[in-house]
Amino acid sequence: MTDTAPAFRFALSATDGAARRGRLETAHGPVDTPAFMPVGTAGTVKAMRPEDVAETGAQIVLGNTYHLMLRPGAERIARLGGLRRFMHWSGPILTDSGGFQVMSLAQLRTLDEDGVTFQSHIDGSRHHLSPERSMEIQHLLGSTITMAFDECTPYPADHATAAASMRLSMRWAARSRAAFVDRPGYALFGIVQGGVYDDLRRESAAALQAVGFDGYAIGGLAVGEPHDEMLRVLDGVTPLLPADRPRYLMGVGRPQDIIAAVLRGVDLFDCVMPTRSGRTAQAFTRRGTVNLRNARHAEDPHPLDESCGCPCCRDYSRAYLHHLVRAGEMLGPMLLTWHNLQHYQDLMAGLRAAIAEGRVQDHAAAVLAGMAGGDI
Ligand SMILES: NCc1cc(CSc2ccccc2)c2nc(N)[nH]c(=O)c2c1
Ligand SMILES: [Zn+2]
Repeated sequence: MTDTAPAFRFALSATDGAARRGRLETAHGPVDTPAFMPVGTAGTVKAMRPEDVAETGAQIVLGNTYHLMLRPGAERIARLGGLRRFMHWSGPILTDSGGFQVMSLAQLRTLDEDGVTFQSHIDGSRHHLSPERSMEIQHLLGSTITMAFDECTPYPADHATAAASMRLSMRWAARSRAAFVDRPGYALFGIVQGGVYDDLRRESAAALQAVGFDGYAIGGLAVGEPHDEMLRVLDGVTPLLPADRPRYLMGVGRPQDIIAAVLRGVDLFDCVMPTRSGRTAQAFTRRGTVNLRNARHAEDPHPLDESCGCPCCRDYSRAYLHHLVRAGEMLGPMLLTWHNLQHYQDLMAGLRAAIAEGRVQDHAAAVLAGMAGGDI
């Protein structure tokens, strides 16, 4: 039976300098770009129901091969109908390939040409991930967008170390492509590596295009390098990527990082900041970040952000949010997570509109000036 899903497509509708306004068409629905993708590591965007994630405007969420292979297991999720049905998310899902999480979370890990062998951080059980096994797991999850299996080169790394790491990832990218089960409306993205070295980034971008991918991610950034180093690498690598394919900057970032990367031609973003900050009483507002534990909010009857339409800002005062976080009540992280995700989606919607209207530079300057104003 041929899959009736539409082909995976990426179409640009406007550009403004290097910034692009576009739309992904996938087997599981569209994604308007530039887009922010909430992280749903273990099959849930923490503290949020999927319906509420969709209400913030998010069209795609992330899942994680590493976490889901350990618990509940990829084969079990497949038997239950795939990750989208398992977590009750009707839109597209992008899953990471697992190598990054192995190196940051697993114990006793060894890496060789075939892949990585590691012990679970949950129960110490032993596992092996290779490009082939990563593709199989992401297929079992029913991932809409699959990421190639790569090694995220640590920072700092000297040129020789970054070169060897990148070339391993390029061999793994070719094996990922060969093992990927292609279906209409599904996609496989390659991941550019090369550390902070322009020549290695150039070599990596060329190597991936020689294999051919549906989208190109920029990995190995936001790994501790200075902000200006990240921007310099972006300036060098983004123009080397095909203009007609989506560009995804992995693990980025703060609102100001996303704005800077959109202006340089990046289309997709993910970061744990809005969800993780929501659980630690930190809120993003148009006037900068706010710590709701601060006593100055104790009797403030105003909403977190007057210009935000989310349930947190619509129905609750700063004083109440302050009380919830001080009392350790579950509703605190729930409301602040919702607000932070709404803030990120509103940031992306504003950027999409500004690009479409040819005013993204002025819009970006105004947003950054507002954030620098300092919270009242
Ligand atoms: N901190 C940057 C970062 C983050 C992620 C994780 S992005 C993510 C997280 C959860 C779910 C889906 C994607 C990465 N993943 C891969 N495969 N390679 C990288 O170089 C890399 C760099
Ligand atoms: Zn809000």
